[in-house]
Amino acid sequence: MFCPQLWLQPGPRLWTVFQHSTHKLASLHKATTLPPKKAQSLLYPFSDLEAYLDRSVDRTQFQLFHPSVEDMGKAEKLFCSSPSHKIHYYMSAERMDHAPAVKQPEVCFIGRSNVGKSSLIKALFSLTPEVEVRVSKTPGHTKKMNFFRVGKAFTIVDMPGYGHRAPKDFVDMVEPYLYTRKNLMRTFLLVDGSVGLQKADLIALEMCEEFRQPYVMVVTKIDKCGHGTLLKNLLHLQDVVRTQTTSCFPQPFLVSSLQFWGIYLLRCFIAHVTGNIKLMDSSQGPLTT
Ligand SMILES: Nc1nc2c(ncn2[C@@H]2O[C@H](COP(=O)(O)OP(=O)(O)OP(=O)(O)O)[C@@H](O)[C@H]2O)c(=O)[nH]1
Ligand SMILES: [Mg+2]
Repeated sequence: MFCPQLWLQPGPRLWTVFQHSTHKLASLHKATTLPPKKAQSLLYPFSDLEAYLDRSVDRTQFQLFHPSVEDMGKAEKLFCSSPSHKIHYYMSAERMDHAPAVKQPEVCFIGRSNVGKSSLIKALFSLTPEVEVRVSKTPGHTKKMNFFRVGKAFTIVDMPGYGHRAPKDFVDMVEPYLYTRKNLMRTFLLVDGSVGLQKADLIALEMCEEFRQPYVMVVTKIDKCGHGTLLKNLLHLQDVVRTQTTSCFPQPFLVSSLQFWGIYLLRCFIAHVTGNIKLMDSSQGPLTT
């Protein structure tokens, strides 16, 4: 399908394969010691795609949340466990009435089975590798709502996936949670970058709209897809967000949990929306989260 917004021109190879081990890249300090262009791609993955977009396309919406490296550094501290700030798996719940009563702000990750929810949480917690987050090649692996505590700062919830091999009680589990959870600050709805929005994703999007709670789109596995496919799927997603949603943050976040692309930015966004860091004014831009 021809997409006039895509201007595929010869240019730098989009996704450079990093020589460094991904574990080393878990820390912002290590990432910023890379050559500037590589560091930029890791921290702000959209910057790599820009070269392939026609000049007429407005980039603003893709970079509404564009914190400084200093802000990312502040956020990173929250993802490092210490005796006074313990990060740990807390508990699992099969039903909303089993969910722990916590006062802290909470964020949750939803999406089709196998889209990479657990892997993303694992990448966010990569500075605390003792926190066990189970991932699997087999869709439908996560069967319960898994709660992780990040000190007294916030909690993160890994949800079972919908679609293929979803747990039978998925709807009974997730809908009441999204509908009634008072401390839920943001829902992150994950979409696979190489396949784009699927029918099941559109149903999830409608469900999020119905609840009228703020939510954010995350495009996963961006290391797996060619730049043409990724841009086509991203622009389609943005179009849907612009024309069919009212509670969705206009900027989708691009991530690769394996290569750590976009993980630093997402950590900073989570720290920000849970009220744990104050961004420097200059880095905030026209942000309305
Ligand atoms: N290449 C690549 N593979 C990924 C990425 N994220 C996850 N995967 C792979 O995708 C598969 C599913 O990952 P999970 O994180 O378990 O997916 P999930 O959404 O939690 O799946 P369910 O729990 O079944 O709903 C695993 O084989 C991961 O290694 C990524 O960023 N890049
Ligand atoms: Mg999972």
